[in-house]
Amino acid sequence: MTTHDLKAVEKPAVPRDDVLLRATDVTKHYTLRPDGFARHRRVLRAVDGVSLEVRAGETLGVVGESGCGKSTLGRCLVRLTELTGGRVEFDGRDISTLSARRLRPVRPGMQLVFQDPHASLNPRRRAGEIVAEPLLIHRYGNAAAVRRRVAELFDVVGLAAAHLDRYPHEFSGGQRQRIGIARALATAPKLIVADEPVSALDVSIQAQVLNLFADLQDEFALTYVFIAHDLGVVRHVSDRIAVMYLGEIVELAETEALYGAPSHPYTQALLSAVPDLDDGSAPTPARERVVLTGEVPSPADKPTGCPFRTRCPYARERCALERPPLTETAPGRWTACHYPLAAEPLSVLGTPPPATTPPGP
Ligand SMILES: Nc1ncnc2c1ncn2[C@@H]1O[C@H](COP(=O)(O)OP(=O)(O)OP(=O)(O)O)[C@@H](O)[C@H]1O
Repeated sequence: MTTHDLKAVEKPAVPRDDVLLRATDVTKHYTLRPDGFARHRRVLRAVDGVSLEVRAGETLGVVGESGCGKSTLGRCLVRLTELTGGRVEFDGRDISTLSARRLRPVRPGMQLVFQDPHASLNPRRRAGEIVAEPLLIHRYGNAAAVRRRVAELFDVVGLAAAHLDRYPHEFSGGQRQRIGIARALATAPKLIVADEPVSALDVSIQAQVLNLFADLQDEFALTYVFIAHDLGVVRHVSDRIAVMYLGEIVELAETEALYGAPSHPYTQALLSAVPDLDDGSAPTPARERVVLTGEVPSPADKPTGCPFRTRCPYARERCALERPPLTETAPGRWTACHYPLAAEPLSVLGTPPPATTPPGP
């Protein structure tokens, strides 16, 4: 895929305090059973104190290497996973402690689109039945109303109504992801968490699906949390980007600011691995290339202090001693680093990073 294939997306400015989703100090820890290597139970810190806000109508990209906790965070945000600690507010309501019964009426408003449409669609169900399922669960209406709504959703995602009775294996990968998107849209959600929604697709059709996401956002005023390891994809679709490392957000900034001048050494290293795009877009300013060496440490055995310090070319003594808080190092830019690469700190995070209004059109 080249970004020639991707449509430019213009978005209106949204009010500063129109926050749809707020995560405060969210943690998800797994207790591992003792094994041959460890005789005691160990705690795996998949998500380790994440705070962020997502404004209504924006796309927040979440990037990081495999295993850094992106999917687990995504599932925590829509409460498909129970949190170990912290709080998630959706549409002004704390959903982290709601009982299953009280969560039920909230669920239609937030949906997840999965990475692998092949694995996430029941192979024994027809496409129309798959898309109808959430409508039946949430008692959308009688059979005729459900049929009408499913046909409408097929149309919205660019699938032919003639294919309603086909099984998932009879569709291409891109079409299967369209079924997954139609299923997510069925209950008219405000928020969609998309977990690597194009990674399993052929490069040639990734752009089509990304363009569909953009069109749907315009049409239905959707808010996205868009998880991806591919920085090229995330750059194109995101208003702001959160960079994760070992279960923590290490940098959060508006997309172009982040790409133009990364503030955290981990972001700098991730961007160093991405070739500059030859697509006519503004070139990335010259930056120091930093090569990431070594493996990501296990989230069951996190380094003391800064989680990135064992791979950071700039690490000093303090980095092993103190965990750096997520700090506003420039307006709208939050960095968890004792020695950020950009501006001086403005304030220390006590509350989640505020959503800053993007420049108007
Ligand atoms: N149910 C579970 N039990 C134990 N550990 C888990 C469980 N689910 C996830 N993990 C661990 O939590 C960490 C974060 O996993 P997660 O899938 O969220 O990362 P990710 O960034 O989405 O990676 P990927 O891009 O490979 O999906 C990993 O070390 C993973 O092995």
